[in-house]
Amino acid sequence: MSSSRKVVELFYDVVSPYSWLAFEVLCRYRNVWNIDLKFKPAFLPGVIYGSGNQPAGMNPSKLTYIVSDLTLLSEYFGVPMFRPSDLSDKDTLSAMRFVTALAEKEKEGDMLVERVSRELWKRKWRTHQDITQPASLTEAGLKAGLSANVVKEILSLSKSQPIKDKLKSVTQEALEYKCFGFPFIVCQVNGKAKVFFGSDRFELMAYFMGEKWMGPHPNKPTAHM
Ligand SMILES: N[C@@H](CCC(=O)N[C@@H](CS)C(=O)NCC(=O)O)C(=O)O
Repeated sequence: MSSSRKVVELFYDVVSPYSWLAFEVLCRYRNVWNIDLKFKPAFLPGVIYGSGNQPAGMNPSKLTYIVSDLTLLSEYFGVPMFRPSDLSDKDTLSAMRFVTALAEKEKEGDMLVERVSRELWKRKWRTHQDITQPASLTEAGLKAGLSANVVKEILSLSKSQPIKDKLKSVTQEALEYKCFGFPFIVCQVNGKAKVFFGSDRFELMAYFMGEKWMGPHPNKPTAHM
């Protein structure tokens, strides 16, 4: 393991199952690669349309591929997920504002963003529960270990203009890196930056950082999964 300072930023939206895979793998490698892992909650439609891209699911052949790809990847990475029967429910705006509000409140070591994002992914991609309504976000927050008072405060903050603007500005930040989809990962090592798209670039990312890719489970599978 090298001792250089490595900052890894993960731009994601909980609508994106590939982002969930990247998120869990980066959490597992955080101490192995000794990276300063920064979560960047953003809004996928903002980067898709803002970059002139199109949602991959709009192409029927791509959609068939994605469904089969995710089934195998979920097994490979040890992140159980199942395709929701209704893929049209893609509105994660309130959920991502909620996570953005948490990110603004978070103090170092809190892991609030990490825990709540995981709960939202679980609801969307494992148990197929709603993530659009305040009651659903409350449930996710409580399950992630937030107190009822904190959840209430975060919910109200998430509707404020500064938080709406913050989500927009992080999405814009991704677009400035020429992002066109998620997960989008920015690695910085000793002042050199490189961007990666996808949860399938870890080997290359490790090479760039002078680290080793040891497969999806560098330690044993994590208890919270
Ligand atoms: N090959 C990538 C695919 C990632 C992917 O398809 N991400 C979707 C969101 S879940 C996306 O942003 N797609 C835009 C595109 O493919 O242009 C991976 O394995 O992670």
